[in-house]
This record gives sequence, C-alpha cells and structure tokens, in this order.
Amino acid sequence: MSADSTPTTDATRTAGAASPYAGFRLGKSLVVAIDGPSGSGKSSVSREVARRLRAAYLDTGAMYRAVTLHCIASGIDLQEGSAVEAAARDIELFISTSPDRESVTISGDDVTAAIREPEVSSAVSAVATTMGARAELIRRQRALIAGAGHRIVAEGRDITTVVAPDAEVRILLTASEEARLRRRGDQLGGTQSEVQLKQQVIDRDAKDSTVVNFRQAADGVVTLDSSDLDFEQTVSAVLDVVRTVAH
Ligand SMILES: Nc1ncnc2c1ncn2[C@@H]1O[C@H](COP(=O)(O)OP(=O)(O)OP(=O)(O)O)[C@@H](O)[C@H]1O
Ligand SMILES: Nc1ccn([C@H]2C[C@H](O)[C@@H](COP(=O)(O)O)O2)c(=O)n1
Repeated sequence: MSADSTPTTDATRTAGAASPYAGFRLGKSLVVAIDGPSGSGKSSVSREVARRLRAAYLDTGAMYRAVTLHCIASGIDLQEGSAVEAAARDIELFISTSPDRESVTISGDDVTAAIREPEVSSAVSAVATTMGARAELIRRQRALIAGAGHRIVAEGRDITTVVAPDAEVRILLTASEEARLRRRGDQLGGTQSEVQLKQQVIDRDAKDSTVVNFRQAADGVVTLDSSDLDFEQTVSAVLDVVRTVAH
C-alpha cells in the first residue's frame, strides 16, 4: 500500500492576511477528519478544503471500493467473510493523496474509474460490513494519514470515531435525505430513477450503519448541516470550523 501527496511547507509561519490561508498556522500538524452519510458532500467538499489548506486528501471510501472490485474481479464470494478479509490484506493497493490527482491502482492497474461503477457501488457494503476487512483498511488508513506530512483531510464514515479520533478537527457533515437524493441525482445527470437513487443513497447507508455510526456526532465532533448551503458555502463553513478549532 502506498500513496503520493501534495507537498506541504515545513516553515512554521502564519499566512498573510490577503492569503486564503489567513489565520492558519502553516507548518503545524493538522488532521481534519470528516464523516457523513452518502451524498452529504464529504468527498467533493473535503477535496476542495484540502486544496485550500494545501493539505493531502484521503478518500477512504475509495479503498473499500477497491477491495470490492478486487473481489468481484477475482471471483471471491463477497458473502465469505474470511475470503474478503484475506483479499483486504493481500491487495496491492495504491491511492493518491493529492487532492488534485484522483488515482487508485490495484497491482499497478488503474481502477480509478472502475471503482465508481454501479456494480461496485451496490456490492461495497458487503466489504464495509466485514469486520476483518475493516480492521485491515483502518490500519492502512492510519498509516497513510501518518505518512501524509503536515496536514491531511481524511473523509469516510468512521474517521472521526475510529480511524483518527485524535484529529485536531472532527466534523460530521450532514444533509437532509431530500438534499442528498437531489445532489446524487444531479451528479449522475438525471440518469437514475427515484428507486435507483434511493437504493444507492438511503439503502446503502442503512446497511453501512449497522457496523459504524455516521448518523450522529460523537462527543467533540462538530455537526455541520449543509442542507441549505450550496457547495461554496459548505466549503467555507468547514474552513471556519478548522479556523475556530485548530487555530
Ligand atoms: N453543499 C452542497 N450543495 C450542493 N451540492 C453539493 C454540496 N456538497 C456537495 N454537493 C454535490 O453533491 C454531489 C455529491 O457529493 P459527494 O460525492 O461529495 O458526496 P459524498 O458524501 O462523498 O457521497 P458518497 O459517500 O456516496 O460518495 C456532488 O455532485 C457534489 O458536487
Ligand atoms: N471510512 C469508511 C469509508 C467508506 N465506507 C464504506 C461505506 C460505503 O458504502 C463504501 C463506499 O464509500 P463512498 O465512496 O460511497 O464514500 O465504503 C466505510 O464503511 N467506512
């Protein structure tokens, strides 16, 4: 398992007032952990927040998707817990931690687009609910966060609670069911029926939440409801939390 990342400055100084990083201590270690349900905007918002903070970015959902694709492609039965756990241990997985370069490879093969295919989306909960596979991916995620340099934004379902409970900033990004369904529908260009959208967003969350709690904020986690915010307002709201909590 490996990753690349955005280089960060090692100078410890405060950015100038005109800079978008004004108020942030550059060079100080910063882990921003963001969890939330499907369609809440975790990936897109976290990636943009990472760019603005000149931080690395880790999409942990992509790792669950990669293991799922690997199982499907290798003929591994997703209902066989021990086989799925072994696949999570054995997979040669690379994920980019640059917010400007989305790249996932398995044994050197580019699977960046393939892990987003509907077949993977509808099967991924089987990996996410296999506890042995989770333990292995959590181990890898912690290593990626530790190796990312000074600052990283990591997002998923259990980052604030399990992967990085000591993160300087912990946020639960939520949105109403209606907003999440609308956003996912728009993202997929109106190609999905109401029933398909519900399966991809609501039903998947129901399965995933049997093993991890991303519906309610744990102690010390800031809840940010983006239902009535647009994308830019949500990014600004996350940066405000970072400024308040980590300054
Ligand atoms: N505040 C917002 N207002 C409107 N649209 C948003 C907002 N935040 C994100 N979006 C859009 O909603 C869509 C879904 O966002 P995104 O893929 O980041 O969600 P997610 O929480 O990572 O979902 P999943 O966990 O299922 O991958 C994207 O097209 C994104 O640009
Ligand atoms: N930390 C995480 C990240 C993701 N998952 C699961 C839940 C999802 O069904 C799947 C794919 O995530 P997505 O790309 O849709 O964000 O992975 C998890 O259990 N824990």
